[in-house]
Amino acid sequence: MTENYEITKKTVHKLLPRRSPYIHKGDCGRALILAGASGMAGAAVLAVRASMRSGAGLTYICTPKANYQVLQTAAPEAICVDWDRVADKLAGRGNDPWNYDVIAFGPGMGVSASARRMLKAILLSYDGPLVIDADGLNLLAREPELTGFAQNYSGELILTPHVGEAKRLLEDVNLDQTTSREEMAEALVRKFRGIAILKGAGTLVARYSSALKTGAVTAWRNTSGNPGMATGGAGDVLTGVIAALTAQGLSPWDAARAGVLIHGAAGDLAADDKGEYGLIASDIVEELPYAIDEIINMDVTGDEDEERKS
Ligand SMILES: NC(=O)C1=CN([C@@H]2O[C@H](COP(=O)(O)OP(=O)(O)OC[C@H]3O[C@@H](n4cnc5c(N)ncnc54)[C@H](O)[C@@H]3O)[C@@H](O)[C@H]2O)[C@@H](O)CC1
Ligand SMILES: Nc1ncnc2c1ncn2[C@@H]1O[C@H](COP(=O)(O)OP(=O)(O)O)[C@@H](O)[C@H]1O
Repeated sequence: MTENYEITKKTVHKLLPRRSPYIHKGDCGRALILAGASGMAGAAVLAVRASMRSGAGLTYICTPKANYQVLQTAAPEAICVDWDRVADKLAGRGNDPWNYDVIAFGPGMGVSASARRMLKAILLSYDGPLVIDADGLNLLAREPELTGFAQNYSGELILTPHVGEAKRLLEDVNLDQTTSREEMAEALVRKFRGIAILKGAGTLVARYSSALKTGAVTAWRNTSGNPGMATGGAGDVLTGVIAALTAQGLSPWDAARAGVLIHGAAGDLAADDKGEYGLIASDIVEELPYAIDEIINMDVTGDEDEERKS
């Protein structure tokens, strides 16, 4: 790891596109989220609501039919996509093209055979930005075949593990008690050749420094967030934020860095309001619009450029 930077509100102020008065929902991107199998409709709700609260023009949720009622009540603005139809399409039946600007796979998906089939087919047939979280990461960790497909994915891959998931993904790499988070993020980039977001206090966003995907790895450390975010579902929210920013046209790298900062900033607003103990993931979702608004409207005149850390 040769370069280290910090992700600040000012970084994100520069990255977020401003909206034209004439913009319409088609200009704000289409995000497909696959989430919420087997009793985990909540994970799907959190990811979907986070995507909508972060500005995606259209958010689609592929989830089992049993979850539709929950989804259409908790997130009526989202469009439910039939799980079986997606499975058919992935199996080559039906010929409508992938019509999404980004796909996010994993929150509460479980590791069933059908979840595995879906991930495999997406890795083989989609070529847009692909965010893999939670059970998507667990599937990669269990299945060398899927790891191989991920390593050769034709689009840009964004992996969002916490340290526990990262250790599972890196079982073949020599990690020990002295392995730092920076070294772990670097190992993820070298293994999967995509963008690695290693979550936790001071989330790291890392990728190869050069487009050739060789040599040095660059890592940016997030400066927002607080211990109140150590609560179930907070990661599902992050997946939705990154999907929405990518759908709106940020590059996966910019969406990853902006996404973690905005997610942490929303968590900080939630902690200001409720304190750290009682903060829940839904509170982070509700603060996303205020965090984004504050960052877009912040005054940066006369500020020094202080992103480079070392
Ligand atoms: N309402 C819902 O439907 C929710 C669904 N969720 C989904 O539930 C599924 C499984 O989540 P689990 O929490 O069971 O599995 P995890 O893989 O997140 O956690 C399993 C174990 O991994 C270890 N671990 C977790 N975070 C760690 C960290 N930061 N550092 C080191 N070790 C860590 C701990 O030993 C933990 O008990 C995921 O698909 C997730 O998206 C959760 O997000 C919670 C909310
Ligand atoms: N102490 C902390 N400081 C800052 N951010 C944190 C802290 N603990 C957790 N977070 C953030 O909250 C989210 C938790 O995600 P994750 O561990 O995947 O939870 P879940 O699987 O329940 O959704 C991550 O984005 C992480 O960076």
